[in-house]
Formats: sequence, C-alpha cells, structure tokens
Amino acid sequence: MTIDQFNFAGKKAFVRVDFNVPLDENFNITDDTRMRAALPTLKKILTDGGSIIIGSHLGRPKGATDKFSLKHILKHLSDLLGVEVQFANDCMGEEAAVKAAALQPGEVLLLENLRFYAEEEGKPRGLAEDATDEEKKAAKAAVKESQKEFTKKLASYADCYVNDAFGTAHRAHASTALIAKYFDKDNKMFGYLMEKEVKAVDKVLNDIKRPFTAIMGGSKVSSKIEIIENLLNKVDNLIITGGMTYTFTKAQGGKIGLSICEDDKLDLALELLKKAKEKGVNLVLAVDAKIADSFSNDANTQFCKVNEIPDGWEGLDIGPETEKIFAEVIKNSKTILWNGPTGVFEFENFTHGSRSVGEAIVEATKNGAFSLVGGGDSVACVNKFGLANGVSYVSTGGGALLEAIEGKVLPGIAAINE
Ligand SMILES: Nc1ncnc2c1ncn2[C@@H]1O[C@H](COP(=O)(O)OP(=O)(O)O)[C@@H](O)[C@H]1O
Ligand SMILES: O=C(OP(=O)(O)O)[C@H](O)COP(=O)(O)O
Repeated sequence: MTIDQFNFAGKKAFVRVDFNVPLDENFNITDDTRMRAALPTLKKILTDGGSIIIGSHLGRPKGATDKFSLKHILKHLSDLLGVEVQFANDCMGEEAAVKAAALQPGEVLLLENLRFYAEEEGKPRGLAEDATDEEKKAAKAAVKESQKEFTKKLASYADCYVNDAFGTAHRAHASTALIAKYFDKDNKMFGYLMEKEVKAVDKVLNDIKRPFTAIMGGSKVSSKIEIIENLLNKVDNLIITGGMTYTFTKAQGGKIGLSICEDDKLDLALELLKKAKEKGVNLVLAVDAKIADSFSNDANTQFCKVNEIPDGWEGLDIGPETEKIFAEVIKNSKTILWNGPTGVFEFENFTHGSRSVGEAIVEATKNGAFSLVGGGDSVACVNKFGLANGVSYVSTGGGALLEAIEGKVLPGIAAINE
C-alpha cells in the first residue's frame, strides 16, 4: 500500500513523524527541515478529507519535562500547515483519547512527546545504580508488558497508520515499529518522506562510486560507534570526528581532559582501529583540536594536539591541521556520506571545522561526487552555512541513514513491510 493509492477521506490517520528538531535556549526552532519534510504527507491526508493524529519524540527525555515538550513546536506547525493544530498534553491521557475521537476532517491533533513514557522506547527508567541483574530483568519485563497497552492505545486513536519518521526508523519503538501490527496491511503505509529517503539510500547502495568516504561526528557516540564495524565493509575512507574523536584518542593512550568520551567503548574503539587496518580502510582521526576551558561560546580557547589536551580543558572542535587532512580526503572522494558535526557548531566559536568539512563536500560535489548529508544537527549545520544546495542529497536521518547505508533493514521499515 502506498500513500498515493490511499484515500484518507473520512479517515483518522496516526502519523509518526520525526519532529526532533533543534531548539535554542528560548525554545525557538533553529532548523525546521524535519517539519517541512513531513508536510507533503500531512497535506495529502488533509486534502483527501482525512484528519491526523501526529506522534513524535523530541530529544531524549527520561520523563515528562517542559524542556522536551512538543508544545514548543505547536505554533510553527500550525503556521506551516495553515491549520490551527490542537495539542494533547499527555499522549496517553483521557484528553488525547477525547480529542482524537472528536477530530473532524481537516483537523490535526499533536500528541505530547511520546518519549515522556518509558513504554515508547520499551526500556526501564529510574533503576537504582546498584540494581541487581534480577531487578534489571524484572524492570525490563515490566516495561515490555506495559508497552503493549501503550502501543494499543496509540493505535486506538486512528483508522490507519502512516510512518513518515525516517530519522527514527532505526529505532524499534512502540510508535515506529510495534504499532504497525495493530493495523491490517491495507491500512498501514509509508509517507512520502519515507519513500523518498528509502529511494535515495537504494540509489547510493546500488551504485557506489569510489572512493567512498563516510564522515561520522556529533555526540551520540555510543549509538554511532556500533555502526562503524559494518560501515568498514562499505567505505574506503572513514573520518571519525566530533565527540566520537576522544573515545578513540583515549583508547590509544592520549590525554583528552574533559572532552566527551564513552569509557565503556574504549576496547571497541581499539578493535575498530584494528579491523579498519585489516580491511584496508583508511580510518582518519583528528590530529589537533580547538579546546575550551568551559562548555561555552565565551570560553578561553587554544589549539593543541588532540592527544595532549590539558586537564580542565575539552575539545569542542577540530584544529586547522585536521581540517586540511579531512578536506584532502573529501575532495578526492566520489561518494560522500556526512553525519555529525566536527564540533559544537551551535557555538559560533566552534563552527570552523564543520564549515570546512561542508565546504570540502560542496567542492567535491561540484567535481562530480555524490554527497549525502544526514541528521538533525548535520542538516542544521549545512543550512546554517548556506551549503545545502551544494550537496546532492540532504536526508532527515542521521543514525537511520548510517544504518540504512550499512545495509541493515530498519525496524520502522520492516514493521510496515511484514
Ligand atoms: N567535541 C564535541 N563535544 C561535545 N559535543 C559535540 C562535539 N562535537 C559535536 N558535538 C555535538 O554533537 C551534536 C550533534 O550530534 P548528533 O546528534 O550525533 O548529530 P546529528 O543530529 O547530525 O545526527 C551537536 O549538538 C554538537 O554540539
Ligand atoms: O535526531 C535523531 O537522530 P540523529 O541525531 O541520528 O539524526 C532522531 O530523531 C532519532 O533520535 P534518537 O537518536 O534519540 O533515537
């Protein structure tokens, strides 16, 4: 079933989108690409005469907090759609059920952040640090059990299910995967964005022009480091940058000061370095860093070798030597995949590295390379630097894009196809 074949007239659609957009300290949206990307699907449903219940997450909350409330995006969503979008303060409460039931054709209801409930991810929360294995097992079983009710309730709001959340398609969560089984095959489908993203990934995978370079940065070290091993089977060059750098530097015995690091991934980092060598993949790491004496745009800064960061300082961007090395590799590539900034690009003083990587990608693209940039923050980055038109394809997925390129079947996609 494709969305084009479906007539939504008189139907209520539960649409899972990825509105996990970057917000500034005043809760202003700094990049709305992910919201705009879902508009064709939302508009098609409304034009057909359907109504919509929108489900999304925002950030990685560990419970209900104002900081991660989707009410911050409500007004902008109404503006983009040209419809006064209603809001349910709790995706599970009575209010959500009543408002969903009362929706008339052309109306839209946005549910509060689904991740305010542990059931969305299906992982227990609030476990004591010293919890025993037995307690952990019991907590996991309990949340898995209550997840069924949670999923069923979400499904009960609608007649059909549309998954348009490519950015979250690599998560086997209640609203991205489990929910699909509550709809028969004629009432569940991908939205336009999902269709477009899957086609773009297929295009790359079916015809990889070499050298193929992947650039992985950002701050989601633990989820992305796991992806590297499979990517090593696909790429010729792998540039590791951003927050991921320091786990590799520390693993090799370097001094990283206060830089972000995943201590339980040090062995994995060493193993990946070894595997890259065995497979003949050129794994490129930073040699220098722009360091700061606090996590702030106004911090004192200096450049130093990446493995000689003094105590009390942290690496917030790459240094000029590294920029040159990265640019050289990128400019000699024919396929380029970028996910994750080289530094804390939200702070003006730490944008230089990400900008230089973006510019090198644009130059390579001008010279015939096919370039893909993906991820909420990476896309915000290329937009901020005015480089989006110079890359071949901008994806709303970061981790999802990497996993799709890795060759994995994403749970959000499998759930609809099964
Ligand atoms: N050295 C670093 N230290 C701390 N945070 C970093 C560092 N480099 C990049 N980041 C942060 O990584 C975030 C983006 O990471 P991520 O979510 O993995 O990317 P994307 O959304 O593009 O997939 C940005 O908020 C940026 O500030
Ligand atoms: O922003 C997202 O992913 P990305 O940072 O890899 O682009 C998605 O919304 C998924 O979020 P998650 O990585 O917290 O599951």
